[in-house]
Amino acid sequence: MADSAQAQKLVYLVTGGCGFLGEHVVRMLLQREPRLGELRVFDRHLGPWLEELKTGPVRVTAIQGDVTEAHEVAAAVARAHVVIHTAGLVDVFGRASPETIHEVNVQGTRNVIEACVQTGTRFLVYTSSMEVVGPNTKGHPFYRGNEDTLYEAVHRHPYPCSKALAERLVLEANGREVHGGLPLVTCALRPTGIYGEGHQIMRDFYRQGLRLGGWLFRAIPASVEHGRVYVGNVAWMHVLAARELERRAALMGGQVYFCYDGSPYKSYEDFNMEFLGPCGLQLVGARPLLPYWLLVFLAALNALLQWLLRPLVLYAPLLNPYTLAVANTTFTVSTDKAQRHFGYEPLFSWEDSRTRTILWVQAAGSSAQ
Ligand SMILES: NC(=O)C1=CN([C@@H]2O[C@H](COP(=O)(O)OP(=O)(O)OC[C@H]3O[C@@H](n4cnc5c(N)ncnc54)[C@H](O)[C@@H]3O)[C@@H](O)[C@H]2O)C=CC1
Ligand SMILES: CC(C)[C@@H](O)CC[C@@H](C)[C@H]1CC[C@H]2[C@@H]3[C@H](O)CC4=CC(=O)CC[C@]4(C)[C@H]3CC[C@]12C
Repeated sequence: MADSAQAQKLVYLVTGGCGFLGEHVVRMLLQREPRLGELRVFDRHLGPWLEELKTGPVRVTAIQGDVTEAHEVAAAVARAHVVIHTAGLVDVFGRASPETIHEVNVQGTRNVIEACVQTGTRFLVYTSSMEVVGPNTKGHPFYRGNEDTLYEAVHRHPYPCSKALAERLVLEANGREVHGGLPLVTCALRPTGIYGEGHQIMRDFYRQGLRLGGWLFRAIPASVEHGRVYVGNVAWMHVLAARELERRAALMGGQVYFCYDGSPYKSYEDFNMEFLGPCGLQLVGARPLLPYWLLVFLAALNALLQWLLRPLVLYAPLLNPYTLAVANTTFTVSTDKAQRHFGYEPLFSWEDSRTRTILWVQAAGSSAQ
């Protein structure tokens, strides 16, 4: 089977292929997957940049669709060799309802799994998240942990709850018989906070700093470490996992892998300043300028305002009770499981990742002027 897959040109499907991570996965596949014959890009919102990809040797098929619609997913999955499922509602700011987050992240994932089973697609790589593990509702730190670290993964927020349930569905589906009688092979990749070209939150921080005359004000202690990983390395891990899942099905099937690279361990704000500093911003304060209780109050006030204003306008600031709690809880990973299981090594060094991100922020910022 593997030999025939090597000889033939394969069909890949990337759901969420027009998102921040998805676009990098699409471009990485076109650059570094020699077995690719057709690349299907499935997304609710198709990017205009897809058109430029249609001039190459690989057939690029843009499919506008919704993962919550089972028939649309089944049509996109049919005859695909592997599915990379990145589509999801990444909302911790209260923009979408809990029901919608669940519908997209959980039911959408169910639809992808069932489409693989019904149409005979055997390989599924799921983009999970560090948030499946933590930070938990008790604020327990996860310090340089790995896939085997014992940690009480308890969540209340709709986003981590939906990612945890979706990941469980994917891992439980490993081994199910697909149409044609062979087993489905699945794995889940857990990125920490992804950064890089296209990261909208980074752009929002930059624009906030520009509005404040070049200043950003520290809200989180520098001692709180937050794991971050460059989007290009996350994309590369997806491409490699999708390739190796067939050859190493017995080892990789049903497994989870944290996404990691050489990005330094820093607080979320200090890490952002690695890119925003060279773009002219300064982070004010060696320690948080406001006491934590005041930040908690302001976060709660933002949540109340969001609720009151919802009938009139969407008010979704960066600071809310959930984002404050997450930002204030150490969560870093240190692992080599992906390296041991499928030979993953980061493709981009920290220096290269940093340079690429700075150039993007500068370009994004100039477009904001
Ligand atoms: N951004 C981050 O720091 C992290 C993201 N992740 C995961 O990575 C994946 C991609 O996240 P991002 O690229 O950051 O988000 P994004 O919002 O930029 O991309 C998600 C893509 O999915 C598409 N999508 C959403 N709902 C859909 C639906 N119903 N049907 C079809 N397409 C739909 C969106 O249009 C978008 O293009 C998500 O599954 C997320 O949970 C995991 C860890 C960290
Ligand atoms: C306003 C300040 C308190 C500021 O520091 C808040 C930062 C906050 C917006 C981010 C801090 C940690 C981020 C999350 C983390 O990287 C883990 C994530 C994983 C995902 O799967 C999706 C994104 C996110 C939840 C990410 C979102 C932004 C933060 C909460």
